[in-house]
Amino acid sequence: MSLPEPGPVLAVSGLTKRYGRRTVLDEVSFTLARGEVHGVLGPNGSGKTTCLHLVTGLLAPDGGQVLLNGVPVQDKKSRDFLGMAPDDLPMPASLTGQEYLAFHDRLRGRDDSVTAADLAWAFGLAEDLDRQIAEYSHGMKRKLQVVAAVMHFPDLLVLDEPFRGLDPDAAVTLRKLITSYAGHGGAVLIATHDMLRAQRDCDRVTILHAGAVVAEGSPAQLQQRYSVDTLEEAFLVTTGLEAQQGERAQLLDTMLKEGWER
Ligand SMILES: Nc1ncnc2c1ncn2[C@@H]1O[C@H](COP(=O)(O)OP(=O)(O)OP(=O)(O)O)[C@@H](O)[C@H]1O
Repeated sequence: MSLPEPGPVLAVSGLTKRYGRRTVLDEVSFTLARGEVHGVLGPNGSGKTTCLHLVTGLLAPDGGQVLLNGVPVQDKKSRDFLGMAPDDLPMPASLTGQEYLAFHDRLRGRDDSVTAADLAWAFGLAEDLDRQIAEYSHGMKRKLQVVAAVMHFPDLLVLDEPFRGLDPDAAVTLRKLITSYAGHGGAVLIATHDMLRAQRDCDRVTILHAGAVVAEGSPAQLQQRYSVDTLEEAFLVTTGLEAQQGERAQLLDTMLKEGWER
């Protein structure tokens, strides 16, 4: 990890993205401090992945700004501070796991092969590094992406649905990695649908709905603000989905009952 910089590791302000006339991210702002695990939550299509792709410079915004340690994400220097494990970007199938990690080293102009080997071992992937990615299962690809994102100890680690497809053993390892990464001064931004994990592991969350921030705070603050017992309930209230739940359950029940009686 590089020398600590003053100020937030990540500062997102007024971030806006449009596709044609459709605004899919609307004036989103939040900051991430050193040592913080920050969750980006929201229903399907609410803009989580778009937000993460803008934060990491994979997408260019139509408005707003992303600063990493004060450096605009468009500036190549910001790459030194950043590691990302995307949700479903394609991976080069013909490379072996080892070659994939070496490729990241080359892009970064570094040699983090020893750390990468240790991380691969921690995720139970060490034996598979000589195999082609084409032969990897979904979970193995995920583990490899996480190793590639973390091996240079970036100040900001960005993870898009990192637990999806991981077996329980790898999920425990990843959870430990996230909490201890932040515990040692890194910042972790994580998009997830897993409310239980977010409640347990995130210091703060930003909840998106239709591209806009509808709530921000620690899970405990949100529970208190909306007088509910869990982050999941706060999520349903702030996104307006709570009201629809009853209607949907009723509709499904009626439909299934009629279906069986046919
Ligand atoms: N390339 C694109 N062209 C047009 N619209 C897009 C494009 N990429 C994303 N969108 C739209 O942007 C919105 C936000 O998508 P995004 O993938 O960020 O949502 P998400 O919150 O990550 O969803 P999910 O939980 O399903 O992964 C969606 O309405 C989606 O249809």
